[in-house]
Amino acid sequence: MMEVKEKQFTADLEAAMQSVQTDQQERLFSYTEKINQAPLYRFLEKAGELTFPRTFWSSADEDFQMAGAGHAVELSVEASKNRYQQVEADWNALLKNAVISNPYHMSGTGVVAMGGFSFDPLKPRTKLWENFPSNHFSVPNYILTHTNGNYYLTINRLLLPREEYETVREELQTYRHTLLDSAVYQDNNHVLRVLSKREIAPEQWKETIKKATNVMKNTAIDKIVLAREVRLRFHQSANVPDILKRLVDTQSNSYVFAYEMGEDCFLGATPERLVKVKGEDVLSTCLAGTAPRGKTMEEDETIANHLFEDPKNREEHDYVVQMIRSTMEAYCTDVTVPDEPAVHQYKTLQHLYTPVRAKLQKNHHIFSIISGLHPTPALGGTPREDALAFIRDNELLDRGWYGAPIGWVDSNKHGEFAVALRSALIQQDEASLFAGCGIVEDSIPESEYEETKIKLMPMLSVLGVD
Ligand SMILES: C=C(O[C@H]1C=CC=C(C(=O)O)[C@@H]1O)C(=O)O
Ligand SMILES: [Mg+2]
Repeated sequence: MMEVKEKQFTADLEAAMQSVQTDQQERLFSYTEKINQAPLYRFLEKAGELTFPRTFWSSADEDFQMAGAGHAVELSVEASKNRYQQVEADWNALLKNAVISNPYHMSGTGVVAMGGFSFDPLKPRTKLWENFPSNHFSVPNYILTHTNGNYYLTINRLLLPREEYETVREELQTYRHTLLDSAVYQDNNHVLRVLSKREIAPEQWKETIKKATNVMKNTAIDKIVLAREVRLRFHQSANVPDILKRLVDTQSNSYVFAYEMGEDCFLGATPERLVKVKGEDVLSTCLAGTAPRGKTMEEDETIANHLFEDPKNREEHDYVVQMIRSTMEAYCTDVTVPDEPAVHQYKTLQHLYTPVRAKLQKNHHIFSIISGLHPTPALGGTPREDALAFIRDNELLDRGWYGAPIGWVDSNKHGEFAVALRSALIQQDEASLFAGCGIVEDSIPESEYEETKIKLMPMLSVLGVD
């Protein structure tokens, strides 16, 4: 730390510790400094060596990345339908009592909580997701933020009464030094050898699709999203920073995220934004309706035109637009939605895409919007409760955090959540991958199966499957 900055840090820390001693009440201390360029993946690798749980976020469309190490504070509430409101209440209480030293107010600096929710708090949890409760947020001890070409380090530490100032100062300085190791990150070329790849009950999945289309023919249900799992086993433990780097390098227009709990790491590269809030500006996105990429530019364009015109994909997409529009109207003003979707291209596929912009009403927060939006018909179905009941009763999979909101909020009133798609639960030398499809009345099981295969491709390829 440069000398002037170090003086500022020690003065702020000492003042915060004194207030904790005086009140005899624990308090979160948060200190942000601007630093020289620091390698994010190296930071994550070092964090792993120190056995800090790691978090990672890379934006789909902005120059913005955050790497987190450790859990200075954890927020987790009971599994219930109003879990969003309770997390929001805990988050507000935490901020109210925090001592924050952050002159920059840049997104993702200061007190930042990263975390997520499970897809369905009412579905019984299986052993697969035992490390991931219905919701979990953490304020990392150390956050390296890269935004618009600048780097920031935030240190968060819960200060307890009776702690020694010197001990705390030394602890923070030592970890800071170790994590900001300036060595260049080497993708260790740990090319993973895949020992086995097991598709979990693909034929039964297709049968469930048939059942869903029959139910839709005979009831008021219009759309049900059904997902499936693929399980891999490697010759050695997967290396999280390597996987994240490969996802960032190969998956443009996608949010790359990771959240580590115990020995497990949930990570992915998802194209789907759920909601972004910056001050009063709100942006949500409808993404549903899928086609592959073409091998030539002409073929690509023909496929895009066909996707744009295709009634089945347009129907899948329109349910999402209607629902997101009406939910945004409940929490926002000035809701604007284009009349027609665009086609957005990703590495292995194309999606129908409609952005929804709005202004946040004063009494609402990002968590209120999440509670209204999740799950959109891109992951649940229409009508929501009936589709969810069908999924709960018929889908073989425990979705865990797949298909659910994952993201961050900060003390500057910024935040963004994506829908955790194109993701994998890494469990040392094993991994589960997930993919699903929007099923409507005229869905064909075999085509939906093919659609999951292209959705699984990016994650399979970074994990060493051709
Ligand atoms: C459920 C997934 O994708 C959703 C998001 C975009 C397009 C979709 C589709 O066309 O079916 C799905 O609704 C997934 O990738 O696992
Ligand atoms: Mg689809």
